[in-house]
Amino acid sequence: TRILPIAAADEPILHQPARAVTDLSDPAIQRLLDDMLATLQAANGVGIAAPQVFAPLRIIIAASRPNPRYPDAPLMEPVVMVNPQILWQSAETCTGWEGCLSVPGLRSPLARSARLRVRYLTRRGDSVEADYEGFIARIIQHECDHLDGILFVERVE
Ligand SMILES: O=C(O)C[C@@H](Cc1ccccc1)C(=O)SCC(=O)c1ccccc1
Ligand SMILES: [Zn+2]
Repeated sequence: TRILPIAAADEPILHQPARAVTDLSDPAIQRLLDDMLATLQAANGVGIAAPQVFAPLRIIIAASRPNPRYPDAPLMEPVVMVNPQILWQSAETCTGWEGCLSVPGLRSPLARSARLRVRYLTRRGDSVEADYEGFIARIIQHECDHLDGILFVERVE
């Protein structure tokens, strides 16, 4: 398992759409998932998307944990989502602080849908549909934006 370099905001890979994963049994994909998790933890983040470690693939990890800005953030087992699709998101939004491992030192309040329903593949290839709300929903929206080449700073009013 390796800690991977994280792309800075000016890297082209962060501004282009990522490709769907077609072969989850590929050992290189399984290794990438392990490396993303190690990189996320080393960076002390609450989420990461494959393009941030220079892999143009539709893979995200959400790993909410209580932190100074979100003392009441849920502590969750990191969830790996392959080819995530947001099936529904609430018109109702909530505003909260966001940061980005690719934009170090910058934090900004941002409005996101308060609730969403996501369909994704687990790292074992099982299809899952799940509902999220609050900070975890925020993280998932932030990470899914990375898969479409969108940085949170582009959404700040
Ligand atoms: O760049 C990333 O995708 C990681 C990013 C995820 C994220 C944080 C906050 C809101 C939405 C998505 C980070 O983990 S930034 C660093 C961090 O740990 C943090 C920043 C602000 C609030 C809470 C945590
Ligand atoms: Zn980010």
